Amino acid sequence: MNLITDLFRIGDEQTDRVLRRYLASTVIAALCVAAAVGCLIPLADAMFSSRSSSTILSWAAAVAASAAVAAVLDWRGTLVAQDLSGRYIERMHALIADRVLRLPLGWFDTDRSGRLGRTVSFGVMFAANAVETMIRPVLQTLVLTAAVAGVLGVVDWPSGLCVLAAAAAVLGVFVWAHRRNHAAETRVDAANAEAASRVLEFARAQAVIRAAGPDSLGERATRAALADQRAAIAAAGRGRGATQTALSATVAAGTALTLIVATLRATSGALGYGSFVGSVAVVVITAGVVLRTLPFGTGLELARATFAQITALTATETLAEPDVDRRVGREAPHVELNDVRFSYPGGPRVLDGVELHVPAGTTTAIVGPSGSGKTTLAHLVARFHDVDHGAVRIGGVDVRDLGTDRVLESVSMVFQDVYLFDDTLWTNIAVGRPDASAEEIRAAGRTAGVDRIAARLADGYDTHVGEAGGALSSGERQRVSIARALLKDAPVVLLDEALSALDVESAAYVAHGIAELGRSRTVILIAHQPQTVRTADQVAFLDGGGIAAVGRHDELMDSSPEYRTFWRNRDAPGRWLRSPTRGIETSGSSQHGPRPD
Ligand SMILES: Nc1ncnc2c1ncn2[C@@H]1O[C@H](COP(=O)(O)OP(=O)(O)OP(=O)(O)O)[C@@H](O)[C@H]1O
Repeated sequence: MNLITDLFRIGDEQTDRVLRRYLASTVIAALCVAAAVGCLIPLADAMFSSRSSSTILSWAAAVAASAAVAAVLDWRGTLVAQDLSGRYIERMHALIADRVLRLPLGWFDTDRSGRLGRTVSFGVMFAANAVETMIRPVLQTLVLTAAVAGVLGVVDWPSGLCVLAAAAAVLGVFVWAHRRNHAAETRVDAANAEAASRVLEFARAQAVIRAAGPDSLGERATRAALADQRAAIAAAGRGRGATQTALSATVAAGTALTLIVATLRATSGALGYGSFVGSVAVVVITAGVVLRTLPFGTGLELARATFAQITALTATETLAEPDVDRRVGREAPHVELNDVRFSYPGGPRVLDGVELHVPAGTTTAIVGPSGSGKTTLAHLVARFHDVDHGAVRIGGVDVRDLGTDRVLESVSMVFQDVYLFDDTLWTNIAVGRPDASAEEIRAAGRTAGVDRIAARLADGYDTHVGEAGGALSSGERQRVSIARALLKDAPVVLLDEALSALDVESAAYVAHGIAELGRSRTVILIAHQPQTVRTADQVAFLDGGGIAAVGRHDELMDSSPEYRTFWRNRDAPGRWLRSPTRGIETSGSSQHGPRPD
């Protein structure tokens, strides 16, 4: 009954008390059932040996009374179980939420977030329901079997011994079945997770998938994941079927053995006919109960898997938070990375000795090949992770001494994967600073061009943006995210600029918003566009795990062959031409279109 240990581990004091009472009443109810079943033996004995009708009636009354008490306890147990299920759901959600709020932001990749979603929704409900739907029948079956073995042992010890031996054999097969099925169930879990991610991706990437035509890579990957899920479920089903058959056969063999022994004892005169008939009834009833309970074994394992996931989550290391409260202040601070080394768990070193000084109130563009670690560097400034070596400092204070909350307070982030809540445009800007006035929200919206989006929509700022902002274009989502950052007004801004992917209007507003954010703030900008790079106070060229060159764009174009080659290779198709004196120039008219007023 490891599940009960799990329940005690996650429960609080009050829940533990209710659980103890519930288990005690479940055992008493099971003993009452056992008494009702056990009384069948003396009842049958009294009837066969023609005892007085009052003796027969008193045994019949004992059977009825025990059954009645069991029924009442059972009914009360159902109510308590429902209460307990509710408590465990609340408790598990609280444990998960508490941990999620303290996990490093870098922990939340798509896969982990997907698993977490399934644990919180399906897993928690299933595990909590197990208290009522599984623990009770399993516990009652165990108690009933033990009690029946005891009663039969008193009536006829060889028959009692047979019941004990059968119970031990069933338990043995049960343990074997669990071990045998465990790997298959783990595979089903992994296949379910993969299929869920693929289907989600399939739904989100419909435009790309349809454009790619039938049998595209996206479609094939989804089909393969679903096929793998079907295969895993079928294999696990076959395994369960085999072990279930083995378990049922063991119960049948144990029942048959007990009945044969009881029959031999009756024919030899060691067991009276009345007791024999009663014993047969008791054994057959108990075997039926055991057979009905066997399928719960798989359910108990699934419930335990959820507890294991919660335990693993609560054991996940969080970032150490400081005891002393230190703040950055409202003035734009300087940001430094000193000899920073960093690798993702189990991965190669991404940053290896990064030295960077971003002066207060200036904009530094981080430029580098794909995968060179630009996003990672920005994430380290926001303390998504802690560095393996060296230090990241904001305003001269190590981000580890500031603590995650203070760091996030002093940093605004505008990354490409903008997340919008399924709420109104207005609320999505307001989350930047919940105490902002309506005028401040309106002003931020105006600067980032969200007012133009609102003007196009039927409900204006009150329009719902859909799940994850799905009702808006990616450019519009970025504009909302910039309005959010403008409203938050944090002294440090981390930006991932991706203008090339935006429509003309959004690109203009995003560029304008970026310029506004750069006013009197310290900005670290992951830059992809030459025109943005040229406006930065300094450019840091990240390559080979370190800062290969720092300076203004034009200087670097002259002094750093690597930097020059980087831009040449990147813009090889001829979108950008290098003028002999000015470095990179656009080959045609500005792709930014109208500049917002
Ligand atoms: N969460 C993660 N877990 C493991 N490895 C990661 C994770 N995020 C990034 N990486 C790896 O770290 C390296 C740097 O990635 P990063 O996203 O920081 O580069 P980047 O320069 O921003 O790339 P891009 O310009 O393509 O966005 C890559 O090799 C990437 O695969």
